[in-house]
Amino acid sequence: MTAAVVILAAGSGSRVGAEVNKVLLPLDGLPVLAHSVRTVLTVPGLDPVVVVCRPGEESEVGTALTPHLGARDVLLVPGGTTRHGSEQAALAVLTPRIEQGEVDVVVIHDGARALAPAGLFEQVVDTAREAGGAVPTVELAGLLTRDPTAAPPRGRLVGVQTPQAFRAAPLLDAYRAAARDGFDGTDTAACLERYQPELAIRAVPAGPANLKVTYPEDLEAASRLSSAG
Ligand SMILES: C[C@](O)(CO)[C@H](O)COP(=O)(O)O
Repeated sequence: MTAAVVILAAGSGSRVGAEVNKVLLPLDGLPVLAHSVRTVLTVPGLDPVVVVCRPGEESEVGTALTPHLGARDVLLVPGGTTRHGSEQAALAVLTPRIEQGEVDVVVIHDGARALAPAGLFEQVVDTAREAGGAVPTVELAGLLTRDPTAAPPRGRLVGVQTPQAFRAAPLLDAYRAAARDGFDGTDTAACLERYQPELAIRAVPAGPANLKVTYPEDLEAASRLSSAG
């Protein structure tokens, strides 16, 4: 059995302020997206790799990734209008492999988190096989609140990242239920928490180095972090 990986690269990238999709911007000489794909391809047992791109960008994304694939292949899938819609598009492609028992875990990753290390992919897959689901988390230095008088105690909040991994069968069931309801979650864990509440989802400690390229300055920060690591 293998763990399938879905890399989401269909976002609008409006906050990075570039003309092109932010995952195609260069980071240390390679497209942002190529970093994650290269990392995933080094981890044994991760197959297939699905890259969800903006409809119409298949050829651009394919061209950006081809030099990094070696003998491997990735499945390019046109995404939806939301993150959840893009996840649904990837799951539609993976469904036969899940139903035939070839794929037992699905990992969902942000294409814009270029620096997620290979070890984090291994950890979330192992944890999902053991417990049901796994989500990387990072401690938050400050407090997050809408109302300062109602701030929760320090130390109780964590930031959530990707790669997130889940057993494939409950993931599929959750997304089928979400489709029936028209639910559109912010991340994969939100959908599982709603439709598979009995599934144990464990936090896997990660770090601030696993940043998501969202704003222009994040490219510089990512470059500094990658040369430091
Ligand atoms: C899932 C996520 O990475 C958690 O931090 C984040 O919400 C993704 O945000 P995006 O704007 O959908 O890329």
